[in-house]
Amino acid sequence: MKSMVTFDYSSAKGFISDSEITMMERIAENAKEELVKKEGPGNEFLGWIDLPIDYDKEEFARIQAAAKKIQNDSEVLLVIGIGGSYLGARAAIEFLRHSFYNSVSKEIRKTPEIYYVGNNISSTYMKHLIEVIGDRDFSINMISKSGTTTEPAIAFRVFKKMLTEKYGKEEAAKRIYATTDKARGALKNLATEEGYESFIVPDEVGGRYSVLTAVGLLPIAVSGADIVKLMEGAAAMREHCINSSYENNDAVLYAAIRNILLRKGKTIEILANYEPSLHFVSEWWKQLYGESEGKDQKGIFPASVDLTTDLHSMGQFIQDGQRTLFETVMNLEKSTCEILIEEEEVDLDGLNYLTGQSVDFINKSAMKGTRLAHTDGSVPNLIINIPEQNEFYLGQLFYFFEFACGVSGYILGVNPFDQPGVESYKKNMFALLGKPGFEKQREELLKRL
Ligand SMILES: O=P(O)(O)OC[C@H]1O[C@H](O)[C@H](O)[C@@H](O)[C@@H]1O
Repeated sequence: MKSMVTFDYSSAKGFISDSEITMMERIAENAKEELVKKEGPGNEFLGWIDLPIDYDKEEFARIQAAAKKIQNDSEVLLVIGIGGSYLGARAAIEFLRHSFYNSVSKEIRKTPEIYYVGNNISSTYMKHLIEVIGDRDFSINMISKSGTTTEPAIAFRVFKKMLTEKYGKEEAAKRIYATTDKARGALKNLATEEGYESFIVPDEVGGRYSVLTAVGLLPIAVSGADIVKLMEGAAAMREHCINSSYENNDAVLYAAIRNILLRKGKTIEILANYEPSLHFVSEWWKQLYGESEGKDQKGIFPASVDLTTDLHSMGQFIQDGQRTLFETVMNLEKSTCEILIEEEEVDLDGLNYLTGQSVDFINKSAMKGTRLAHTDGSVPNLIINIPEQNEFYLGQLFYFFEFACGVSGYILGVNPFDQPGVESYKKNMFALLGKPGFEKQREELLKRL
C-alpha cells in the first residue's frame, strides 16, 4: 500500500484530553454523515465529494489535449481568475514544479511560462504583465464559474484585445480557453458567441472546492504536472475519509480537534510550512476555510506563515503575543534533493559543527525546535505529514482539507458551502462605478464618502 498524508495531534495532547476527543466523536461523526449522505445545509454543492472517482472522462481527455496544444503553440499562458478560480491551480503548480518556474531556462522547464492575472485590479500589474509577454506567443485560460466576476472580466477585456491585435479575431479565439458554467453567465455567452473551447465548472462544485475540475486541471496540465496522479491521490484520500472510523480518520480528527481548540478560545489557526513551494497551498486553504466557516459571526480565522522566514517577523507574536492561536504545520517529510554543508578550513562563520549535515536536516531541526517552543508558549501544534512533493500526495492533501472543511463547518453549525458575505463589497463597488441598477445605493454611498 502507498503511504498517505496523515494528521498527527500528539504534540497538542497537553491542550486536549482524550476524553474531549471521545466526547467530540458523536458530533464529528454526525457531521461526517450529514456530509457524506448529503443531508446538511448547502448539500447542492457536494459534487466534489465523488469527483476523484466520478469525473467526466471525455472532458478530462479534452483538458489533456488542450494542454498539449498550449504547450506546443504558446510560450506564455495567462490564467485569468480569482479566488477559487485560480488559487488551486497556482498552489499545485508552485508545489509540483520548479521553485523559479517562470525564470528557469526553457530547457529545464519545457512548458510555457504561466502568469496569473484578474486576481486584483491593478493597472500597474497588468502593464507589467503586458511587458513580460512582449511579442511572444501566448494563450489565455479565462476561468470564472459565475462568468460575471469583475476582476477577471476586466483582465480578460485587456488581454483579449492584446491577443486579437496580435493574431486577428479568428486565431485569437483558438487561443482562448473558457472554464465556466455549462449554461449561464457572461463568459458562457461569450464563449458560445466567439467559439472558444470551453470547459465546465459543475453546478454542484463551488469555486473553492473546484481545484480538481477543469478550473485547476487545465493550468496544472499545461505546467507539465501529472493530473492523472493528482486525481489518484484525491481518490485514495476520499476512500480514507469516507471509510475510516473516527479514531483512524485523519480528516475527521483534524476537524474535531480544531473545533475543540476553538471552544477553548483558540480562534486563530495558523497554517505553517517550511517549504516555499507550499506558500500557495496555504493561500488556497485560507479561502477554503475562511469562506466556508467565517459566517454567522462564527469561525476560526485562517492565517498562514512561511517558515522559517516568518519566524524572523511573526515569530515573536506566535511565541508570546495574545494566546488565541493554534498552529497546523504542513510537514513535507522527504525533501526532493539533498544539499550537504561542507567543511571550511577556517571556521569563520562558525558553521563547521554542521559539516556533513544536509540543509533539509537543518530545516527539520528548526521545525522540531519551533514546535516545542510554540507548544511551551501555549500554542497547540498540529501536524499534517506529506510524504513527498508529488502529484499523488498533493491530490490527497487537497481532498483531506476539503473533506475536513465540510465536517468542521457542520460541527461549527454553519453552511460551509455558501459565501453570502462576499457580496457586500461587490454591491458597494458596483454602486460607486455607476453600474445600471445600483443608482439608489450610489446616492447613499456618495453621501458617506
Ligand atoms: O469563479 P468566479 O465565479 O469568478 O468566482 C471567483 C471567486 O469570487 C467570488 O467572489 C467568491 O467569493 C469566491 O468563492 C469565488 O471563488
